Amino acid sequence: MPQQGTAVAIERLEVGYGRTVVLDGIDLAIEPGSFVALLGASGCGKTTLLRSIAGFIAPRAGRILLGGRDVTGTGPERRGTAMMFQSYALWPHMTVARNIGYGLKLRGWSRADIARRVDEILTLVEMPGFGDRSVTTLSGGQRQRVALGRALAVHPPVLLLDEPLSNLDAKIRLAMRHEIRALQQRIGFTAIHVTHDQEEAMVMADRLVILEAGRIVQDGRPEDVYRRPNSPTVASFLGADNVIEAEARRDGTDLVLSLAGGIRARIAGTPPVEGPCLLHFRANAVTLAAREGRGDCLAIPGRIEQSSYPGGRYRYQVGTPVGRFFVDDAYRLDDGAAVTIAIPAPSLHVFARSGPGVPAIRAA
Ligand SMILES: Nc1ncnc2c1ncn2[C@@H]1O[C@H](COP(=O)(O)OP(=O)(O)OP(=O)(O)O)[C@@H](O)[C@H]1O
Repeated sequence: MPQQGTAVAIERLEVGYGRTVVLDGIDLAIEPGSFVALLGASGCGKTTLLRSIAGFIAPRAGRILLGGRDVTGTGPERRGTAMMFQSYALWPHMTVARNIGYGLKLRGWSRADIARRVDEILTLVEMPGFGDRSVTTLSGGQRQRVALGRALAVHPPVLLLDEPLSNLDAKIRLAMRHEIRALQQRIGFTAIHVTHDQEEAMVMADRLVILEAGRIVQDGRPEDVYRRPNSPTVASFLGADNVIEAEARRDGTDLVLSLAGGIRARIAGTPPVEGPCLLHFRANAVTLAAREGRGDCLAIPGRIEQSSYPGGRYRYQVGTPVGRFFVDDAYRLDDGAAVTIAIPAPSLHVFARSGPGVPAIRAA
């Protein structure tokens, strides 16, 4: 049964096309007023889940409840959700005002009420005075604001966002993230946002739901998921894609790591992993300042093979006895320079390694 006050409840949802299973038993309960981002690799089923909630796709099994009401067999127009798309999906032959008022007209609102609401919405999306403009004369950012206004005009309890920012240029995109988030917090609707962009998900959402091959593999506050990914796949997806193979041994509360080339480290406070393991870390979570002997840190000697300057910090490719890694650092270093990659223990994500030919992992 859905909890009292759950805005969206998805229960054992299964969706497939032909023989392909796309969503494989999704369970998800979303509190009213929360902003949830659905993240995952291409093809994992994010859009399918969003479109199932909207009512554009019929599930094979399971239920979808909106505000406690079972809408599994209800058409999209009667679900009370609104959707915003990457492609704007505005009517090109209509003015801004008619686009925004379209849903209200379908709902039988009077002309005067529509005009009042359209004015309110134009103020809300910071486009007062644009009502009579043709949408074809607007910039991409303005079109997306009109699309947002049209979605919000009908006071949807749930707004579904299908990568609405990915067609916008970088600057507008950053501004729109904050505008949508601020409006969501002010008005208090529930938002579910599909995006490929991890940073966009982190800054907009108060909950990340990570999908992999049609299943939810991690669900939590953005900061928690980012800092404590629960699998190598989630770690890599969230940017911790430098990977080292190691052997772990517990010694009291410490973890003793042995890497190829005789590299060893003793670190505290990591998960209870023992045996063959994978160490994941982010390029921006380390330094190139050698601090050998410092306690809680894995130090790997290497040499700079390539460098670039994407802005802010330098990005180095460093060759080491245990692999080649990308590392960011504030200082300019020459190609060929000998360095030590220092990875602080809290930035090291340690996972038991599983797979054919790998001995069983003993987890405490
Ligand atoms: N109409 C369809 N017929 C057959 N297969 C489909 C159909 N729509 C989607 N799929 C398949 O379902 C899987 C999930 O697609 P979906 O669009 O939900 O993924 P996604 O996570 O949103 O991917 P992306 O990030 O690339 O947009 C994919 O393998 C896709 O090829």
